[in-house]
Amino acid sequence: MRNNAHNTDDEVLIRAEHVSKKFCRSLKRSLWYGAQDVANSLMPWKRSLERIGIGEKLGEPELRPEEFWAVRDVSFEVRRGECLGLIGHNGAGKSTLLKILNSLIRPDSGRITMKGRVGALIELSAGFNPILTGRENIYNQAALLGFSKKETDANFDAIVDFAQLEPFLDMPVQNYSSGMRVKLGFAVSTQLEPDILLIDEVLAVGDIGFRQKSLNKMAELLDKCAVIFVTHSMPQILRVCNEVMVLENGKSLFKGADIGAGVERFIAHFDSVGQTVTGSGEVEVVGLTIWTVDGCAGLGETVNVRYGDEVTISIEVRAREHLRAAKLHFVVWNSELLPVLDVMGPDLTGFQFEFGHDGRSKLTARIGELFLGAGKYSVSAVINSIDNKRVLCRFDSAVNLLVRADSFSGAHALHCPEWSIESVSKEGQLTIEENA
Ligand SMILES: Nc1ncnc2c1ncn2[C@@H]1O[C@H](COP(=O)(O)OP(=O)(O)OP(=O)(O)O)[C@@H](O)[C@H]1O
Repeated sequence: MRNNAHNTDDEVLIRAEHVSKKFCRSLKRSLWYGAQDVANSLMPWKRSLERIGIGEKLGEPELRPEEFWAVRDVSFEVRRGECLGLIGHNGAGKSTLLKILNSLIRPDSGRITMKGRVGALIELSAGFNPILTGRENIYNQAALLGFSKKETDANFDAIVDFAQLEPFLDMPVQNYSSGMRVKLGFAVSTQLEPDILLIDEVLAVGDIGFRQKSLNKMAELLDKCAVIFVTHSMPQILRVCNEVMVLENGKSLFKGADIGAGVERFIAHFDSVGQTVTGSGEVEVVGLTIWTVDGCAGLGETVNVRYGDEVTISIEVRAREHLRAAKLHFVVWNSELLPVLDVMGPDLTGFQFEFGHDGRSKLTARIGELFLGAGKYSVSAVINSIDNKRVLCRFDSAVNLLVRADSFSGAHALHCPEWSIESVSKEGQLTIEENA
C-alpha cells in the first residue's frame, strides 16, 4: 500500500455522491424518452411541482420500460495521492462511470465534484480528431485540458519522447494504429501532469514495453494527482492502486483499501468457463475428482483450497480405440486464462500410463501442498499420445479451484523458504539465526 502524505479532506479531488445513470435497451424508445425528457426540462412549472413533492420524485428517477441502471447509487472520494482501481465484469458500468466523471455523459441523479485539470484516456480514439496530425492533436488535447500554448510548447518534446512517435507526428491520426493512438493519448494526458487522471483499460492495446512504462508513469504521478484506473488485469490493480471498487450491474459491491479482499470478491463472482472437450476423441474422461482438506469436487464443480493445503486429483479415463498407453498432464489456469501450473510426469512431459484390459485406467496425482496465490483457477486434463504429437482428449475447465491466501500480492505462486538472518552485535559478535 502506498503512503498518502496528503490525506486531508480538502485534498479530495474527485467526489461522486449517489450517482446513477440509466440507459434504454431499445433505440426507438430511447429516442422517444429523450424527446420526453427535453420537453419536461422545458417546462419549469413541472420542475417546481416536483420540488414541492407533486409529480415525479427529484431523487433517483424511476425506470421506464426497457430501461436499466448502468450505474446505480455509486458514491466515493479520491484524494490527491490516491489511485482507485475500478473492477467488474463486462457491462458492469466502469466505462460509463468514467465517462460521467469526464462529463461525456450526464448522470440521471447524483452529484459529481472534480477539482483541477482532468487528463483522461477513456476511448480508443483517445478523443483525437482523426483528420488532424499527431502534432495538431497534441495542441488540441492540451488546450482542452486547459493548458496554454506556451505550457504545451514546454512539454511537447517530453510528450513526443514518451509516445515514441516522432516519425509519425505529421501523419493524420486516422492512419495511426490503435496502439499508436493510445500511446499518444496516454503521453498527452500524463506528461502535462493533470490533477486528475482517468484511465480506462485502453492501455491493454499498447505493447508490453509501453504498458510497463505507462504503469510506472502512473505510479510516479500518484503523488501529484488523483487517479481512477479501470482494468481487467488484477496484477495491474495490485501494482498501482491503493483502493479498489468492485462494480456489478452498476452497483458498488465492495470499496476499500484491502485490495486483496476486493479482488477476491470480484473473482468469486466469476462465472466458471463452460467445460469443453476437444482432441481426437480416442480417449474419454469418465470421471475426475479433486480432494483438498476442505472437501472434494467432481467434474464441473468448484472446491475451496487454502494456501499450502494438500491437493490430490484422481481421473478415470477410457480408450475408445485400441490404445495401449498414453500420457496425461493437468494444467491449472488462472482467471486471466494464463497457465500457472503444469502437473506432469517425472521427465517433465506427461505422465505415461497403460490402459487396462477393459481399456480403462484410473490415475491419481498427489500434488501435495499447493502454493498458488489467492484466486480462482480452472484445471484442464490433457491426454496425449506417447510421442506427444496427438491430443487424444483435452478436457478444459474440468474442475475449478478457489484458493484463499491471506497475502494477496498478485503473484501466481507463493513460496515461503527457510530464512536466516546474519547480524553483528554491539560487541562485534556475528550471530546467525536460522529459519527466523
Ligand atoms: N450509450 C449507451 N446506450 C445504451 N446502453 C449503454 C450505452 N453505453 C453503455 N451502455 C450499457 O451500459 C452497461 C454498462 O456499460 P459499460 O461500458 O459502462 O460497462 P463496462 O463495465 O465498462 O464493461 P467492459 O468491461 O466490457 O468495458 C452495459 O450494459 C452497456 O451495454
